[in-house]
Amino acid sequence: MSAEAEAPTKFDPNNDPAKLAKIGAFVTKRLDSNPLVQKIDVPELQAYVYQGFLGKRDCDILIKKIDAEAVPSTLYKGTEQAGFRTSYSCHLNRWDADVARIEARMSDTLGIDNNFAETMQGQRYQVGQEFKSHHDFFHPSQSYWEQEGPRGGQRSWTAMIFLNEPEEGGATEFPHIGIGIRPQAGTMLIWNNMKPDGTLNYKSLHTGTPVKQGVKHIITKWYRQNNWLELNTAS
Ligand SMILES: O=C(O)CCC(=O)C(=O)O
Ligand SMILES: [Fe+2]
Repeated sequence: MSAEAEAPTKFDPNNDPAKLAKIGAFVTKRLDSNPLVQKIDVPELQAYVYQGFLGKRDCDILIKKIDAEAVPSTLYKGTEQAGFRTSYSCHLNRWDADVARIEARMSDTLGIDNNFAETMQGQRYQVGQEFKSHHDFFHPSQSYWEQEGPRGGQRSWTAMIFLNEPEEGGATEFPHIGIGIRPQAGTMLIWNNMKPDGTLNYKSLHTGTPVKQGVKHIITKWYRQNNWLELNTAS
């Protein structure tokens, strides 16, 4: 879908550029001031790499949980396409002590309240498995938006951690930007799915390229515009 075709015709409080721009500015300022975080210096995307964010022990704890619980990955209703996301994945319980501790550190690094994040996902890619090019932001023109919009609003930032290193393949690539990040155990990759003005950044398109040898485990955390937990907890 082209950006023009998706240009909003009326204000949608669940996809609020002013709010998304404020989140973007705050997070970039926080990451820019952290000497442990490396900015990927490209004009089209706000993206950062934090090498060695997780130690081996924590990577192994998460890999174990993913292997115990992963089932074939899914896509949003109406966007399913065979062969598009062939990994296995699972939700990671935010009340588990290890998960909670790791999530708290991730959210503190970005400076976003952890309750704005969806349930974190763990993913495993075996040889030949991949996640084809996609945007993490929600396309408000898609039918799933009617349901997802009120449940936390637009996705702002993504934080992803590589838990191990496949011998070959499995890089995360941003084809519009011409960059690829090779899996390195413990490295956190962070990017803004919005442009600095808070509108959808189509150049954030990215790909989990096929693993050619070995196995790739990652965790992915998607932050929303609003307090996700509050809006998704039955009262
Ligand atoms: O596996 C990757 O490198 C990308 C994963 C991804 O794009 C996602 O989980 O949204
Ligand atoms: Fe993604």
